[in-house]
Amino acid sequence: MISVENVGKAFTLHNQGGAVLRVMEGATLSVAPGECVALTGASGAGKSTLMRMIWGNYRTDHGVIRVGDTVISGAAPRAVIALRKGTLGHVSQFLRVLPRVPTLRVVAEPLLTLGVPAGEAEARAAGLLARLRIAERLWGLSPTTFSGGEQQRVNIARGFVHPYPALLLDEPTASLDPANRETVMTMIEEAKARGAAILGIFHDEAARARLCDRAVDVTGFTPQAAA
Ligand SMILES: Nc1ncnc2c1ncn2[C@@H]1O[C@H](COP(=O)(O)OP(=O)(O)OP(=O)(O)O)[C@@H](O)[C@H]1O
Repeated sequence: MISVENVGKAFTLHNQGGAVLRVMEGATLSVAPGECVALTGASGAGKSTLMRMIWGNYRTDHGVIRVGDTVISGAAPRAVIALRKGTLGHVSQFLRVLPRVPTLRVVAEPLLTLGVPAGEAEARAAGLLARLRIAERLWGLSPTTFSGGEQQRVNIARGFVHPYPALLLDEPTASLDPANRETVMTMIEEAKARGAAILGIFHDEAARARLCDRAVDVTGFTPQAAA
């Protein structure tokens, strides 16, 4: 479902004399439906960079990244938007939303974009918010002022509101209390059981051991290690 073949990436630092930083070479991995794969490796090894290339925010210099039938490396913005609409979900570490949009709408929005009627979309969003223990009095407010853990749970609800066949998770259990951490792990297990292909960064080792079928250490793709 997700495949990365021989991908390389360098950053050109235009504000630092055009210095070129080669950060990835020969990155290769695949995630099958129903599988959860962890990206591991030391800080700075390139985990986030690889996730951003799969999400389509960073360009790949060479190699091929596919999600389902879409070749995301080199894809036009329109194709990236289409992929994100129904196929590829993403739970980033930090919630980014427009100000003043109520939480219920923030979570329902991916379904509205897919054409799900507003009542049904909001009912599904409400179910997830309740499951993730976001107090109902907060649903009509923008999440911009919520606590870190509340924002993370809104982000998770938004990433799970549609049954995306592929999911990218960036530290989904990072700032959660034990009860919510357990809920999120169960949601990830349910996503696997319905056949989602999941690629994640999990610094929470117990969560990684429970959820992930295997790990890919990106240190193997850093140019120094490959040399
Ligand atoms: N936008 C950017 N411009 C320049 N260099 C970047 C950019 N993004 C990442 N890098 C560099 O790429 C390398 C890999 O960074 P990345 O954030 O992918 O690592 P990571 O494994 O996710 O680290 P961490 O676990 O600390 O989040 C680092 O050396 C970083 O400085």
